[in-house]
Amino acid sequence: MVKVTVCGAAGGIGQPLSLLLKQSDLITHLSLYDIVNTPGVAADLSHINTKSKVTGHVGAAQLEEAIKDSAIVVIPAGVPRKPGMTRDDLFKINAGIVRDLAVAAAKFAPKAFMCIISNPVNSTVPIVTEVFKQFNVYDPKRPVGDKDRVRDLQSLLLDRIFGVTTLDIVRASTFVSDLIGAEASTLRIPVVGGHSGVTILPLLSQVAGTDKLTKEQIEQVTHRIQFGGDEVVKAKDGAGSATLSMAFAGARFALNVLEASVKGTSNIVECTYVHLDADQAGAKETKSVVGDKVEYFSVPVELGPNGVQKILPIGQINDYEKGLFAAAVPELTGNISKGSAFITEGAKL
Ligand SMILES: NC(=O)C1=CN([C@@H]2O[C@H](COP(=O)(O)OP(=O)(O)OC[C@H]3O[C@@H](n4cnc5c(N)ncnc54)[C@H](O)[C@@H]3O)[C@@H](O)[C@H]2O)C=CC1
Ligand SMILES: O=C([O-])CC(=O)C(=O)O
Repeated sequence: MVKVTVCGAAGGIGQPLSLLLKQSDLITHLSLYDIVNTPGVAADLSHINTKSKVTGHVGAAQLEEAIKDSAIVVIPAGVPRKPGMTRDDLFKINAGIVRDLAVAAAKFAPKAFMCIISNPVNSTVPIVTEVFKQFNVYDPKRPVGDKDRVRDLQSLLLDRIFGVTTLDIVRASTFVSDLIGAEASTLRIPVVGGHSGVTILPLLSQVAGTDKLTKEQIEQVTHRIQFGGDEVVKAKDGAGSATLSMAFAGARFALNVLEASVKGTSNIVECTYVHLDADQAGAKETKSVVGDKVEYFSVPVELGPNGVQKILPIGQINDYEKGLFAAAVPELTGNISKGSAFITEGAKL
């Protein structure tokens, strides 16, 4: 059985994301959780003649049943931005929502891969991590990819909690392909760092063809990738933020996690916002650039049966990108501490 739970499934992202997941043969049970409207969304999706069974669960009393024994929990629950707001402005409401969903996952789906979409991702991922640590939910019977490596309990807890930054990568390939005349769907651009404004770090110097671009073009497209979310918030004019492109990106990420874990397909690499596990060479290399205080960062990750198989090096960056990194670190470290402190200094769970 491969059960996938979408929390926030009746929302702007949740509905199209669930539709895209319903198309996958890798999923046998698609469980839709929200505080409203999931019976209707589930009834609708359940008429589609693909493999998975669909169930709808509404309200906290049905959360256990919704989440129990899931292989993956995808969380696009919470409020989106309106014009003039930053992602950090969403913390007040979304931090508590994500905490409660993480508590349920820690209790009822302790082996699940957690894909966190709710903003501010820079802070919500540390929230989920701290909740999991408090519940000490590592299952020692779960196999460890590399048996020769001695890894501490904490690392094992962290290698299945992912901040979904795939939309930044999707945007980067769309925007840059227009400029260099490449095929967008196959153009892979590493985007590292966090998921808000200046913390979003596209590594354009690593992409063939970008050497033809002028300094101004690089600066403009970098800015557009960093603030692509604002473009949608402005265009929607009070009616929310990116939902359809996020559903596309979220489905791509969740299905890649399944492809690597359920099917065992190797060499799947995605940039995703994870804990920089001290045991991983790629994490050490990243920390050597951004400093030890940065505990979470979006990095290229090779996915495997246990989630993060390997953190890959971020690779060479040029002087312009070094400047972007320096500008990202203060905001990112602030967002990370705020998320972690919400649990470590918050009320007992
Ligand atoms: N990581 C990323 O790249 C992106 C993240 N986002 C974020 O995703 C989140 C959702 O955005 P939208 O779908 O547009 O918002 P939305 O308002 O359309 O949907 C959110 C859903 O969450 C539900 N919800 C609220 N409290 C809940 C709870 N305690 N448990 C379960 N469900 C709950 C709501 O009922 C609603 O159906 C926002 O925080 C947004 O900022 C949006 C775009 C991209
Ligand atoms: O901009 C927002 O608030 C939603 C988001 O994270 C994005 O579109 O990248």
